[in-house]
This record gives sequence, structure tokens and C-alpha cells, in this order.
Amino acid sequence: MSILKQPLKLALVQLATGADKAANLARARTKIVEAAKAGANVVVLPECFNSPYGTNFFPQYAESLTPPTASQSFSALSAIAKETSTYLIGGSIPEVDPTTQKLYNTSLVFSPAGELLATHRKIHLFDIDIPGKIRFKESEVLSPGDSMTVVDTEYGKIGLGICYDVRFPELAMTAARKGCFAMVYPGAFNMTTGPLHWSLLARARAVDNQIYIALCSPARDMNASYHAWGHSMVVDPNGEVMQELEDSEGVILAELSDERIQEVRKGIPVTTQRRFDVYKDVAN
Ligand SMILES: NC(=O)CCC(=O)C(=O)O
Repeated sequence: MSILKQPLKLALVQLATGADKAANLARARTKIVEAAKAGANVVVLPECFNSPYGTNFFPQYAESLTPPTASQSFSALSAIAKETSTYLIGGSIPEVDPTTQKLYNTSLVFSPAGELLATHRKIHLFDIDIPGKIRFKESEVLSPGDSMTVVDTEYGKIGLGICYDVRFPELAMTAARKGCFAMVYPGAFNMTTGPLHWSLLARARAVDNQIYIALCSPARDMNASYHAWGHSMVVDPNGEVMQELEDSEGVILAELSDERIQEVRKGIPVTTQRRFDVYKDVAN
């Protein structure tokens, strides 16, 4: 059964971000225009593209998505999507709920007409502690989202996660079972877990579900407090890396097609061989 209605060009923008929010937004626009000129239909930005990545920065950079104090980044992304006639998966931004004052790590998705299609609040917060390597506790300031996000487009359905969400196979599996042709994760792994797990997780989610997987990181900035791994990549439904960047700013494009999904699913038909009668807990 076809799940990708027509071929599409997916672009990932591995953005060099800094402390100046207006400059980050302007730089994002330049790169999205570049991607659109290269033929991109869907463009992805990195996690926390409008602010430095760090719990001390989130409260200061957080924006409300609720009128009348609608966010600067919301307006900018909507305008860029419209200007470039692209679906724009706007990485993520620190969001504040003005009613509860709770903070979230939130992705906004816009249509080519500039309309908001979806918001995804990071579900699994990045709380890790590897002695001598890295300690990071998003939960010190952020609250988790509590719903999964599937975006309906003219091409088909795209599932959305943010960074650490990629470690939870249930999310991608559920999205694939809802008919998504791809999972897209704006993300910012680091110099410890990046080399270990970034590519492995992307390829695993692809092979598990025989869908496309895209991970989009900020460029690495060794002057920042958090050193992003970079290596934005698109992986095909067979787990093969189609495009990958190194650590510097750049844009990659990959052509996605239903033919490739069907070819992989026909060759190794795990999508029809599942034994939910045996693992009933998962089926439920
Ligand atoms: N921003 C994040 O969620 C980072 C996740 C990460 O680095 C990991 O290893 O997982």
C-alpha cells in the first residue's frame, strides 16, 4: 500500500546558531531559501535553533505561542514557509505556556501557505548522567509533552519527535503503524553520545519500521557551552545513510519515494510478518 503519494525532496539545515535570536532567525531564513531554491519541498531545522542549548537559556529565550503575545519565532517561521512555499518543520524552540508558566521544548510545523499544521512538545526529556562525560537534566526547567505528533501533508504523513525522543522505538513504531512514511527528529546530540548512538539510532528506527528517518542537528560551536555532534542525516527505509553532514553548517537534500519504501518492504516483509498474537502487550 502506497504511503508516500509523490516523490519529495527533503532538506535538512544544519544551522550555525548563537546567542542572538534575531540573527538565528535571519540565518535560518537564508538557509531555508537556499534549500527551497535547490528544490526542497520539506525543510527541517535543528533542535533549539533560535537559542543556545542549555537549561540556563531556556527561560530567557522561551516564547508564548498564544495570542496576543504570539512568538517572534512563530511569525518568522510562518513567513518563511510562505515565502519559500515549503513545508517547514521548524526545529524546536523553548516555549512558555503563559497560563501555567511551564516551559517546553517545542517544534512548530507550517504548511507552504504559512499555516501552523502542528506543534510537538518533546515527550522524553533529556535527563542523563554519565560520570566524567556529560550530565544534562532538561527536567530541571522543562516539562514533557504528552502526545505524539503526526503531520498530514499532500505527500503523506510525517511523524515528529525531538532528539531524545529517537531513543524510544515505540514512538517511531506507532507512527509507522499509523502510516507515516518518515520520522523527522530535530536533535542535538553531544560529543559523548553522538559518536556512539546518533547514526545507530537513526538506522535502527529506519530498519525497524522500513520508513525514512531524518535527524537534523545544529552545527558544532566549540565556543558554546554545549557541543552539538552535528552529522545531520537522512536514512532510507533499508537503513542506508543517503546524506550526511560533518560538524559544520550546511544543507543536505534527499529525494524520498514510495517506490523505495515498497521495494524494501517487499524484499524483507517484516511489516506483514509481525506476530502480535505472540507479543500481545505491544499490540495493545
Ligand atoms: N537534546 C537531546 O535530547 C540530546 C539527546 C542526546 O544527546 C542523547 O544521547 O540522547
